[in-house]
Amino acid sequence: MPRLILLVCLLLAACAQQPARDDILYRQLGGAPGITRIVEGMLLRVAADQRIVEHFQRVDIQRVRDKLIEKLCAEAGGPCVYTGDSMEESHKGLALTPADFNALVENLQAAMTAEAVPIPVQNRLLARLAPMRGQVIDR
Ligand code: HEM
Repeated sequence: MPRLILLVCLLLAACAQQPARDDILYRQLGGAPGITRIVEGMLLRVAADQRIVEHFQRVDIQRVRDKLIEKLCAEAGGPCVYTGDSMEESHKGLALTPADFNALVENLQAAMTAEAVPIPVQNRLLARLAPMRGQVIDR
């Protein structure tokens, strides 16, 4: 019996980590063209955001753009495979704070608003990103 309970727990944990199985959110975000515009809009806002722009000064911004599009597409249930580094690996050494995280989210929200993405849809994407917070910031 304890073995069965362990198995059920392991299965539940595995399911919790699976990406979305439907592509509703992906389509609500405008598919690949919509997500591309959202990521580019977010990065343009980051470039003008004195709170966090410093982190992005010496990075390959084209790569970050491409990998972010893949990541958001995959998290939203789109037909993309994320080929970038893990969240831990890509943010290691950046010493990101909760305030940095909030600033990036604000820029993402502004980019989505500019693309006329309804607030409930915005919140659905943010909810998919929230579990990565602990992998990205240095606590
Ligand atoms: C859930 C939130 C976040 C997600 C999903 C995310 C996603 C990504 C992805 C996909 C990459 C590219 C990985 C690769 O090159 O293979 C990346 C890199 C990067 N991210 Fe994030 N990120 C998040 C939060 C943040 C925050 C809050 C900041 C700073 C304010 C940040 C700053 C950076 C920087 C500077 C890089 C480039 C690192 C390098 O190339 O050395 N990220 N991120």
